[in-house]
Amino acid sequence: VPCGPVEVDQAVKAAKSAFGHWSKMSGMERARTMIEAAHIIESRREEIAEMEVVNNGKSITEARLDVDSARLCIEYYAGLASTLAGQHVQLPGGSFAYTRREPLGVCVGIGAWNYPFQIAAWKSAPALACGNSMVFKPSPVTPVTAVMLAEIYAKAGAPEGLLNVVQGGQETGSLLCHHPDVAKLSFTGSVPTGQKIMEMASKGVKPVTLELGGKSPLLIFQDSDLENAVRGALMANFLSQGQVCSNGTRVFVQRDILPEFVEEVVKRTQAIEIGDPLLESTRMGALVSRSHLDKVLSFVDQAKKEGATVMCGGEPFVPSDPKLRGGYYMTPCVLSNCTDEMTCVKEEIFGPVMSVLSFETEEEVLQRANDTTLGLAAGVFTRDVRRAHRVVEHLKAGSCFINNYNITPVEVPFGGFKMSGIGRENGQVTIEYYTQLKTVFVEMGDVDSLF
Ligand SMILES: NC(=O)c1ccc[n+]([C@@H]2O[C@H](COP(=O)([O-])OP(=O)(O)OC[C@H]3O[C@@H](n4cnc5c(N)ncnc54)[C@H](O)[C@@H]3O)[C@@H](O)[C@H]2O)c1
Ligand SMILES: C[N+](C)(C)CCCC=O
Repeated sequence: VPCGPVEVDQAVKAAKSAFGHWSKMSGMERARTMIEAAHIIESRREEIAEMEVVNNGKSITEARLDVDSARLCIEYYAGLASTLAGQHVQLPGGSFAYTRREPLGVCVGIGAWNYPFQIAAWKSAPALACGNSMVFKPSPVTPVTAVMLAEIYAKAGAPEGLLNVVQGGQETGSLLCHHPDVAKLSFTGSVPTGQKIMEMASKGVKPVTLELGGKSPLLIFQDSDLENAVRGALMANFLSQGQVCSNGTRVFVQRDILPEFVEEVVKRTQAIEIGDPLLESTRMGALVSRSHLDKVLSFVDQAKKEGATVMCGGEPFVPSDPKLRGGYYMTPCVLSNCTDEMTCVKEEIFGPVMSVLSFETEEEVLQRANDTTLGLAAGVFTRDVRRAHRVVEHLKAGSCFINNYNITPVEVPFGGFKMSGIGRENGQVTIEYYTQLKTVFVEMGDVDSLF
């Protein structure tokens, strides 16, 4: 049963009460609790990762990395908690002003289903480090591991209700967004839902962080190290069964190396081991739901109708193990002969489907790469250092990769340009999205009144 108005109100009240204690603690004190939470995550790594596999369907190898990213994020913001500081500004006559960086209050986090534990950590860690509390709503498709994170903070000594989890879908989310005691909304999910979140936030003039979808380009120039370019293209398309916001699904390859690139990428894609996500050898688990699998497969059908060539994959996959029959598996797909107008090139598929396009010049590929309303990520492979930086300067995307793809160290900001979002997660800058600045003027002389 999804949480309704009563439960949402209880959760916000508990978070408000926790905020009263937590926001008065020093950064060092908050950091101690957060570091303890990180230790607990480390000691329960395997258990959380296994639960994430059950929650989401991704391979255990990837689930472990997600747990590590969550822990590192909490450690990183614990480190920053004691560094929050303002500025001192000298004014005439000995007067001065100073600024204080203050927490916002009760923040709401709403998560997508593709990185359930990691998203809960990427949102709660900076929020808590800054002295806020949080009510978090995971996707109803993956409700489990965010609860584990809340339990871990509690076990680490956080005040009761500091991170509260409520369960439910759209209605529950909307109740949270409209709640008058909520100070900020941090959302990860699709563009249409992000637009609704922003609309709801506008009613209370609440700040938003929006981490939305993408249709990111990956540019592979003929002077690339081909082995690394192929590895990069696989990383850009097939993590988490292709259900990754930042995926570089429009792979532009310079004409001269196209045949060689496609041959190698197809060979490696066909070698990806699909099946039981709990097995060490598995590299691709199950998609998140039957309806999502059907949607991804229908994109492949549409691509065929529009003239793309299926070089491999794009079919339902039935594992030999009888207990896995009925799982939502598919073979990872490489589409070639794609053109810019095709649906597979224009829309976020959110599944293991790579679209390969050919290009001739740098100017041409930049224009085509930027021809989208989205701008989450982009990548370039080249050995020419000047080209790499020139291209990145012109790419309209919030997270750009040179000679790699889809790495997200928690020390660096992550987020989108254009309709891919507002604000950033990770890195030092995120402190600004979870605090407000107070300016204090201090008069040391007499009031110089005009009246
Ligand atoms: N930029 C990023 O960091 C990032 C990360 C992961 C996923 N995503 C994006 O998320 C999408 C896939 O995730 P999804 O299908 O869970 O997205 P979604 O937008 O359908 O749902 C996301 C969350 O919003 C909630 N929600 C839905 N309607 C709501 C409403 N009216 N009010 C409040 N909450 C509401 C859902 O219950 C869920 O918790 C993809 O587009 C992907 O690119 C972005
Ligand atoms: C795949 N990464 C690198 C973990 C990025 C996750 C961010 C959103 O889906």
